[in-house]
Amino acid sequence: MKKIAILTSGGDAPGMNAAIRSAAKFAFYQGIEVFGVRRGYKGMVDNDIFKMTSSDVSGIIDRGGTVLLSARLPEFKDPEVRKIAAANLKAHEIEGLIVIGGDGSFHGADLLYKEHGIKVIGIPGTIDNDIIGTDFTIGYDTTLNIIIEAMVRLRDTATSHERTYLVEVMGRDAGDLALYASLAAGGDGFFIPEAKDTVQDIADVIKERRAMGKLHDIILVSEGVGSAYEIGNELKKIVDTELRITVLGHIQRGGSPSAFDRVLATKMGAKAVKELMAGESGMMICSESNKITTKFIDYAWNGIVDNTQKRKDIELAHILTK
Ligand SMILES: Nc1ncnc2c1ncn2[C@@H]1O[C@H](COP(=O)(O)OP(=O)(O)O)[C@@H](O)[C@H]1O
Ligand SMILES: O=P(O)(O)OC[C@H]1O[C@](O)(COP(=O)(O)O)[C@@H](O)[C@@H]1O
Ligand SMILES: [Mg+2]
Repeated sequence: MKKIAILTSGGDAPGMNAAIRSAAKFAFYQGIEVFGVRRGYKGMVDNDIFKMTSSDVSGIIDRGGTVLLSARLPEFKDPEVRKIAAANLKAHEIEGLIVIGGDGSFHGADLLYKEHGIKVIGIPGTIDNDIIGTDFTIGYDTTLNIIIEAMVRLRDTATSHERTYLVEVMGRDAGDLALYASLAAGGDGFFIPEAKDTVQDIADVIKERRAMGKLHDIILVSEGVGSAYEIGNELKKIVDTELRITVLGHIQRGGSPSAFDRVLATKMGAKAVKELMAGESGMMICSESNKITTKFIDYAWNGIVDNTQKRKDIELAHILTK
């Protein structure tokens, strides 16, 4: 393997730069040429591919976002578009591709491998932590910490004014951010896709808390269950509490990555290069029980979902909200 390329795709995630840096530096060390593809699959199609040097990855380990830029290109679902992208990569004589992104990006990578024989390795980079097969995705821990910090700030004003705050957090269809922020910062209730709490259930929790003399609440709403504004309107009809809504939005995706994400990204970046050097393809890098492992990339969406621990954590979080 003499030439490889790296791209970042889908929603950016803190720690993507640490993964790019590690993969590039490890490849340079092995005498491999490294190319950067700008804006994910869009840059592959537009032939926005450049040779990287060590200065491209210097001073980026602590930077959020992605220096390679990211994009969403729905047209990549079209085989003809993928054909153009594959031809551009081959014109540069690039033999291996590292795709840092989420489940959507992995679908694209899988198809590049199956249709065009491009050797691809996926690195899970998304704040959502929604990739089956890996305990953690790059960016999730940093975002969790951002949410926790926001909750701490909101609690000050919530207690001062004796209010209920509904805090809407990201996660597309996965409730991990809301659930574990609730566990980590003492949330008083949560709406997540994996648990079927109704507005009435949360209203009951608020009433129980008032009966116990607790005069404020911080309730997490995972975007996957709907808008905090709509839920707030329903809640107001059945419980007498002063309500405020906070949508954290893209603030959750920015900022310097946590130590955890930097270390995870650094280990995964180097492992991806090792896999390409070993001739592997169509694989994703995983973190399982503190070990860096690999799985077939389609495990990300076809794999066995083991929610045993999450169910226990939901049960515990319910107990602790009271
Ligand atoms: N089924 C698919 N086939 C081919 N490419 C896909 C597919 N799904 C997603 N992609 C590509 O991956 C990009 C990122 O996917 P998206 O789901 O938005 O983010 P993420 O990779 O973070 O989950 C899409 O914009 C598209 O270019
Ligand atoms: O950046 P956009 O286009 O507003 O998308 C928001 C979505 O991206 C995310 O932040 C990250 O999702 P992906 O990693 O799948 O791209 C989701 O939590 C959220 O639903
Ligand atoms: Mg995704």
